[in-house]
Amino acid sequence: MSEHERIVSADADGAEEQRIEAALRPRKLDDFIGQERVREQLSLVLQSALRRGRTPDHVLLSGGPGLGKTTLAMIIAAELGQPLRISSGPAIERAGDLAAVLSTLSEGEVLFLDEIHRLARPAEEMLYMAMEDFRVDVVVGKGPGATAIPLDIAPFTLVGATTRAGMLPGPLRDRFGFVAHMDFYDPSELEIIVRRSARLLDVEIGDDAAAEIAGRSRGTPRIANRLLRRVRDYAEVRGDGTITRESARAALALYEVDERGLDRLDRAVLESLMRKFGGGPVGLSTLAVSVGEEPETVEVVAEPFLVRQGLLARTPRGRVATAAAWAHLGLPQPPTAPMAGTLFDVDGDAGPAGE
Ligand SMILES: Nc1ncnc2c1ncn2[C@@H]1O[C@H](COP(=O)(O)OP(=O)(O)OP(=O)(O)O)[C@@H](O)[C@H]1O
Repeated sequence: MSEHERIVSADADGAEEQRIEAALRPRKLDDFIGQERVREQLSLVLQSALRRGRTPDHVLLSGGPGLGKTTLAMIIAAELGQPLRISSGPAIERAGDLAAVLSTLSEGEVLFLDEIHRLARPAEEMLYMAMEDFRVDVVVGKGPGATAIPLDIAPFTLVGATTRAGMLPGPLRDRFGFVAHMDFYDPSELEIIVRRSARLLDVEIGDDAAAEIAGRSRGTPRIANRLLRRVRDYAEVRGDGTITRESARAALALYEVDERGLDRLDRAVLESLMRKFGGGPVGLSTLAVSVGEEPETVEVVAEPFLVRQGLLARTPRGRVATAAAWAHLGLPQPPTAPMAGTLFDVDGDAGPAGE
């Protein structure tokens, strides 16, 4: 199963979703919900830069997909009253590609580089100098006759985004004056986001219905907005278009997203772990076979959220269902649960302990 087929995937699901997301993006820092600390710190950085009439420090935004990094980059440009250029690590294949972008930036422009951890090495090295001295070395010619011509570029602000802060080389990380870590959102914050999005989509929604959607959104605004759209469809087709708690519940049951935001795959993994292996420990491959999935799908797609929710533990001896998992699925936890799956742990590939 591809991550993109899942309604609870945090990744953007194609061009149509991106178009709708664009319409739902807050445009000012004051309209950006949650991430209180990041917002306050960023506000100071931007205001002080505006006062001094200088470009602010380069900004690094780190955090999982769908938490608002692109939105924040757009807000930074808007608050500075500057244009925004958008590119990404994978789109810049050679240093020359980056030089072409950098040399055409206007003074003060904001450059957003998404997935900056995937920048090719030569481009990354060019970026060091550009960030520090607003200069690049453009190499002209090939072989022994090649010469590097230094080129001044206009002072700009780099906003880098990464879902993998740990993969960023130290020298690159150090060149960002401001590093913001974006966390998962609280249900109360997601509820405000759902209500705001409903307003923009011109749908009526009760507060309890907004809370119902927020609670199942896995801490991620992108998922909240997606669930809202599916619930809206349901309310339009099966009701009078108003989203009530009942219609939200019925729609989300239809899409197999449960009260905690688990989908069919998440539940299948937990159920198998408990029903077939007595709660574990059981090896990843054995568990994957039992739900008819590849081990990688179970490990990458289902497990991180289950671990984050405290429903599944990765131990050196295998995967284990926690007491919370037994309670969530409403199954009685056998007294010997933690050890019960040992017999089945034949492939011995417990995988990493922890996330
Ligand atoms: N704090 C927020 N308040 C309101 N809406 C938000 C917030 N954060 C994100 N969103 C909404 O969630 C959607 C996804 O946000 P965005 O594209 O900024 O995420 P991202 O972190 O850049 O994701 P990716 O890593 O996949 O690029 C957008 O439609 C945006 O409107």
